[in-house]
Amino acid sequence: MELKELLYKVSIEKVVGDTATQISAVHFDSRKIDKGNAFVAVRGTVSDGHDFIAKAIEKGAIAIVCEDIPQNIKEGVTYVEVENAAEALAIMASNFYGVPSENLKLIGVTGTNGKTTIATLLFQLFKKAGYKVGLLSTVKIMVDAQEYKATHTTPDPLMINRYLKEMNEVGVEFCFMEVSSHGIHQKRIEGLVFEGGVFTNLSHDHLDYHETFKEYRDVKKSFFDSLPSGAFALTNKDDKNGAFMLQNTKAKQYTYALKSYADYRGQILENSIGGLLLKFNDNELWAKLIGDFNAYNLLAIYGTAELLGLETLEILRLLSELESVSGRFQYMISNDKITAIVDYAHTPDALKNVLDTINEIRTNNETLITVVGCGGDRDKTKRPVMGNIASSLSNKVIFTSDNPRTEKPEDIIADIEKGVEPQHYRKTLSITDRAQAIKTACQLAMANDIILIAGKGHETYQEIDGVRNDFNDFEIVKDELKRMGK
Ligand SMILES: CC(=O)N[C@H]1[C@@H](OP(=O)(O)OP(=O)(O)OC[C@H]2O[C@@H](n3ccc(=O)[nH]c3=O)[C@H](O)[C@@H]2O)O[C@H](CO)[C@@H](O)[C@@H]1O[C@H](C)C(=O)N[C@@H](C)C(=O)N[C@H](CCC(=O)O)C(=O)O
Ligand SMILES: Nc1ncnc2c1ncn2[C@@H]1O[C@H](COP(=O)(O)OP(=O)(O)OP(=O)(O)O)[C@@H](O)[C@H]1O
Ligand SMILES: N[C@H](CCC[C@H](N)C(=O)O)C(=O)O
Ligand SMILES: [Mg+2]
Repeated sequence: MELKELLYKVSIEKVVGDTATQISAVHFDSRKIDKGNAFVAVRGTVSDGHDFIAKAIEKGAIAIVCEDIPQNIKEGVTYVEVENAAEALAIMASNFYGVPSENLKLIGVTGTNGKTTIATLLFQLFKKAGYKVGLLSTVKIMVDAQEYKATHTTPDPLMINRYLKEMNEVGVEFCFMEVSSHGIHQKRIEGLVFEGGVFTNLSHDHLDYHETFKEYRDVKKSFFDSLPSGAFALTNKDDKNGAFMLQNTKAKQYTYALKSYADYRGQILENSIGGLLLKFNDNELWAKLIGDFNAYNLLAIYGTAELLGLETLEILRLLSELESVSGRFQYMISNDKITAIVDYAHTPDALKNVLDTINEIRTNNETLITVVGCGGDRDKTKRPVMGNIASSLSNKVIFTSDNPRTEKPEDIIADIEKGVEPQHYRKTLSITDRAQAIKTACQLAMANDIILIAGKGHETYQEIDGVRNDFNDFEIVKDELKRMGK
């Protein structure tokens, strides 16, 4: 593709050289550059892509897209100065793959919690309805039946557009994607043509990355600001930031709510370990998913499916068939009727939700044993808050490691313990080794008790000191209960 075609819609400040040159591929990592490629120099959080321009040229780059053209110009290389290189990269990625988001209906789901659940269940629902569907999620990437490993919640723009292109090739009609705040902030979704946007909720998260809650909120809002007028924007009216998200959007606005009047109104009639009995607008339905928060997720799915043109009765029928998403309130019941739940709750809000839900639906005097930790090299302020929530809402708590990454596990656990109030001290113990912590929970559990293992959900590894070892909460608890004959 010619460089000038690749740059269509990119806001350009200066060009040195010829834009009629043929470009064979686009990269933002100099290490991936090959002959005839374009290199986009992005300023990152660790290093600056501009420092790798010379390296990229050495490896064969014939076009450089950057925010500052270097002093030393190399003969035969075209330099393009742009206002924002990350934004240029995303637009170029879309152009390179032929604007694939235009050839399907792309729906973005954003908010602190519920993105994976909603996107994955929409994928399942549309698949059951007979469509070819795509999914870009934290857990996995699906191009119709073909599964790929996910590295990010919202991948980089080259990856997004490559998968969308592949979706085009196999005739995918709908694609549901998670839109993370990092993804929006780093312009990974720039240039994508969305058919709709869905907002879940907003709470404390990622304040290591975004400096203030306000900035985090405004980043999320900017996704809705950028939706085109033909798209729809569906928001949660019960969340205090729900209305704010749509303040400046050009898209058609719709709301869903359990507590107030909305376009898509829901009511929880029954909430038990067996599932949810719900009323959506005027129709009742049973769902296999558990907990208030899933009532919100199901309602958002219902609204989205209606906005995308599915028949109401068909949606209701398919909603009742949906199964829980891996690592999202995934549970098993042992021979002794011990319920073990694995959940990805890794934020204070999600942890509180899960514990409230379990406390709501438990019937007898069972003991609730929670196993939880917090990730290293991530938001530290959430640690004591999560320690407080876990210890006040469970009967016993085992604090342990999540993914310590480069931090010392004991230091992370000490931060968590700081949030425990004195009257709860006797309930808690700390075991650094996560497998050992889970096994201890199994030892402590008696018939009918409930074990919650929070924070890692679907993850199949544990990252310690940069090394990812195989690790699966669900497998460990299942095997251990079986081994103990419980
Ligand atoms: C903090 C963060 O978000 N970092 C992302 C960012 O990398 P960065 O800014 O740190 O990059 P950098 O290392 O500073 O490098 C700057 C530039 O120099 C280039 N470079 C670097 C070295 C070299 O030799 N040559 C070269 O060209 C790099 O390719 C890059 O373009 O841009 C990269 C490319 O898109 C991402 O892969 C990377 O994600 C890292 C791995 C990450 O862990 N991100 C997490 C926090 C994240 O994005 N999470 C959200 C979900 C959060 C949630 O909701 O739970 C997600 O969407 O997954
Ligand atoms: N609508 C919701 N409101 C609050 N909590 C929720 C909601 N849906 C799910 N949760 C809780 O949050 C956890 C994460 O859910 P999910 O993976 O769907 O969210 P996410 O937005 O994709 O998160 P991430 O940003 O980590 O990918 C779940 O395990 C559950 O405990
Ligand atoms: N998307 C989240 C995942 C956190 C999951 C938790 N298990 C951890 O490792 O901290 C993040 O990158 O912050
Ligand atoms: Mg997710």
